[in-house]
Amino acid sequence: MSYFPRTSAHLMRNVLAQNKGTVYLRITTQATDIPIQIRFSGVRHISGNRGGKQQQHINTAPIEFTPNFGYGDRVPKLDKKVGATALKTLRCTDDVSNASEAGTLSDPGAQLPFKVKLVDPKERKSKRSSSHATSQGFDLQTLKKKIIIPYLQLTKPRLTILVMLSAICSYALSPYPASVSELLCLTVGTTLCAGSANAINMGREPEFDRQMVRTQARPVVRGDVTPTQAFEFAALIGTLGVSTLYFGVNPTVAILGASNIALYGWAYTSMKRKHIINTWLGALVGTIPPLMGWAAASPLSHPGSWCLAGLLFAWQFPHFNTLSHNIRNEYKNAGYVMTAWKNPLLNARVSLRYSILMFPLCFGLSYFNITDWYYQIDSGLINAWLTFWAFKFYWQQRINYSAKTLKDNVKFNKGLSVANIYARKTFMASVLHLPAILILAIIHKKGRWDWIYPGEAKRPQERL
Ligand SMILES: CC(C)=CCC/C(C)=C/CC/C(C)=C/COP(=O)(O)OP(=O)(O)O
Repeated sequence: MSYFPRTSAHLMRNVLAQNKGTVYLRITTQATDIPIQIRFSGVRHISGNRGGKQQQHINTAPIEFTPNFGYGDRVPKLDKKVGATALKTLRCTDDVSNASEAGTLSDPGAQLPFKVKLVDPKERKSKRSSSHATSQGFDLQTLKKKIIIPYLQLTKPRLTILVMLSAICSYALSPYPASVSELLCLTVGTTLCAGSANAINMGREPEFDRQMVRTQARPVVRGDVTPTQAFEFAALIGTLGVSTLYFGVNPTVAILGASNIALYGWAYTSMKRKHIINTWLGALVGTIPPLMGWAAASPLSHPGSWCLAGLLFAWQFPHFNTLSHNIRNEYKNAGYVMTAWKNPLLNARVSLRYSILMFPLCFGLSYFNITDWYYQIDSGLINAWLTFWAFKFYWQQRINYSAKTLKDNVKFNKGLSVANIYARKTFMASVLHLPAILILAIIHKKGRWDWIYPGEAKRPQERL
C-alpha cells in the first residue's frame, strides 16, 4: 500500500481549491494539452500541522472523476487518455501502460487502495433529470434548488454585500444629515443594482467561466440558468434597483447606479478578454458605490468623497493583482488578458504602487475633516501592513524577472514559488485591510467623540 501516502502527498501538492471536503486537482494531458479537472469526492478532510505532524484524514470510498471538457463527440475518443492521466496522478507514476492499454479504468488492480470510476457527464445529467422527473410535485426543496439558489448565486452575493457595505460606509461618513428611509433605499437599491451587474457578467461569460476552477460551478455554467434568463433577471432587478434609488434617494445616485451596471456588465466584461486595462476599468466600477453612498446625502464636490472613492479604487490593485497572480495560468487558458500573465512584473509593481497610495488618501480624509487626526495612526499601521506584503511581492518578482535569474531555470522557479506565497499574503492582507480601514474611518469620524470633549466641538472647522 505504498501508494497511499504517496498519493496523499501528491494530492496535497496539487490542490488548487479546497471546498467542504472536496479537493479539486488540475492536470494537463500532454497528449491533448486540454486541462482536466478531477474531483476527488473521496477526500474528506485535509488539515494542517498538529503536534508537528501533518494530519490527513482520507476516506477510501470509491472515487469518481469527471473530465471538465466532456462535451460533444470528443468524449469517447478521449476517455482512454483521460483515464490514463488520472491514473498517472493517482499512482504518482508515469507507468500506466497496462491499465490504459487494457482500458481497465474502473479496476486499476492492486495498485490503488481505492476504485476509480470515469463518469460521463451526459449520462450523469440524464440520470439526474430522470430521477427528478419521478419525484412527485414541485416541492419547496425543488424551488430552493432550481430557482432560489441559482438566482441568488447569479448576483455573486459576497461581492454584492461588499459593494453594498462600501456604499453604506460612505453614507455614514458623509458630513450631511442622514435619514433611515434614505439609508434603507440606498441599501436596497445598491444591492439590486450590483446583483444586476453581476448577473449580466455571468450571463455573458459561461464559456470562459467553465474553464476556471474558481468559476466553473456558477449557475449559467452548470446550465441551471440560461444566459437569456440571467439577462431577464438582471433587467428586472436592475430596473427595481435604479427605481428605488431614483424615488427613495435621488436622481444622481440612480444615474450612478445605472451607469455602473453598464460599465461593469458591458464595458469591463468585454475588456477582460481584450486588454490589461480591464483591471483599471474594474477598479473604476468599484469606485462608484462609495460615490453613490456619498451622493445620497452630501454633494460630490466635497473632496472627502473623492478620497473615499480613491481608497476603493486603489484597494482593488493589491487585491485583484495578487489574486490573479496565483491563478494566472487559468486566466490565460480561459482567454482573459490579465496583467498577471501578460506582464508579471508590472502586476506586482502596480499592487505596490496603489498600496502606497492608500497613505495620502487616508491623510486626505483627516485633512478634509471627514475623520479626526488619530485616524492617521491606526489607518497608517494597516496601510503599512498591506504595503509591507505588497513590497515583498514586488521585490521578489523584481528578482525573478532580472536578467540573471531568468537565465537560471531552477532559481527562477524557486523565486516564483516565493512570489506566490507573497502574493497570497498580500491578498489576505487586502481582504482584512478594506473593512478595517472603513470601520476605523467610521470610528474616527470627525465629531463622533465630541460629546466626551465638549470644548473641542465648539472649535470652528478650519477647512470646508
Ligand atoms: C451599483 C453597482 C452596479 C455596483 C457594481 C459593483 C460591482 C459588480 C463591482 C465588481 C468589481 C469587479 C471588477 C469585480 C471583478 O469582476 P470579474 O468579472 O473579474 O470577476 P469574476 O472573474 O469572478 O467573474
